[in-house]
Amino acid sequence: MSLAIDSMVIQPPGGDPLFAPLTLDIGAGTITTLMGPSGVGKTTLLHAIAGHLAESFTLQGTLRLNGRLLNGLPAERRRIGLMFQDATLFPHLSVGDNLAFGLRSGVKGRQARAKAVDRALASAGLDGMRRRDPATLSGGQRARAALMQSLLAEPEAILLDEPFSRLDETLRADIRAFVLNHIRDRSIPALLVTHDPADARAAGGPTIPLGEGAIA
Ligand SMILES: Nc1ncnc2c1ncn2[C@@H]1O[C@H](COP(=O)(O)OP(=O)(O)OP(=O)(O)O)[C@@H](O)[C@H]1O
Repeated sequence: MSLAIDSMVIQPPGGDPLFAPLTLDIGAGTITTLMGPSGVGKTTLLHAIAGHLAESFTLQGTLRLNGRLLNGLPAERRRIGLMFQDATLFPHLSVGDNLAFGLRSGVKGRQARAKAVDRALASAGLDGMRRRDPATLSGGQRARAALMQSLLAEPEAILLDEPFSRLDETLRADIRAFVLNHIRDRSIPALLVTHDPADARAAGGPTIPLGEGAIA
C-alpha cells in the first residue's frame, strides 16, 4: 500500500509553478510531514492529491494510490480522507449524522450504520453525543469527531492540513496523539502539513521540506 507522487508540478493561474518537481512515496502506516513557508503550495498539493484542485490550475506528473492512477479521477472515487484545520463538521447536522455522512456506502441498513457510528463515537470518547449540535462541542471533541468522519469512509490514504493548529496548547498534545495513533492503527499512508516541529516529531515519519533550499 502506498501513495506515490511522481514528478509533480502544479501551475497556479498566472503564477510560478509550484515544486521543482516533487517525487514522494509514502508507505502504508507511515505519516510523512510536509513543512515549508507560507505560500509554497502545501495546501494546493493536498487539494491536488484529493482531487479538489481548481480547474484553473494545471497539474503535471502522476499520482498513484496502491498502484491505481488517480489523475483524472473525481474526488469521490479516490478513497482519500481529509482532515483540515477547521475540523469541518456540517453545522446543520447532529454529531451522529455528521459521522454517518462519512460512513462508507457499502455499510447497508439503518441498524448497521447506527452501530458503526456508535462504535466510532465510543472510540473517540464521544459516547452519548450522537444528537449533539457540533457547535456545542469543544475544539478537541470536534477534531476527534472530524477524524472519525474521515475514517468511517475507510480511506486508503489520509491527508491532514494543520489539523491541530486551532487547538489550545493544553489539548494539543492529547488530540495529536489520539489522531496520529488512530491513523497508524489503520496502516494507511498519511501526509501531514504543519508548521509545528512537535507535530512532525509525533508523526514519526520522514519530514519533507518544501520551498527555498528544499530537496523537493
Ligand atoms: N486561486 C488561486 N489563484 C492563483 N494562485 C493561487 C490560488 N490559490 C493559491 N494560489 C497560489 O498558490 C500558491 C500556494 O498556495 P498554498 O495555499 O497551497 O500555500 P501553503 O504552502 O499551503 O501556504 P500556508 O502555509 O500559508 O497555508 C501561493 O503562492 C498562492 O498565491
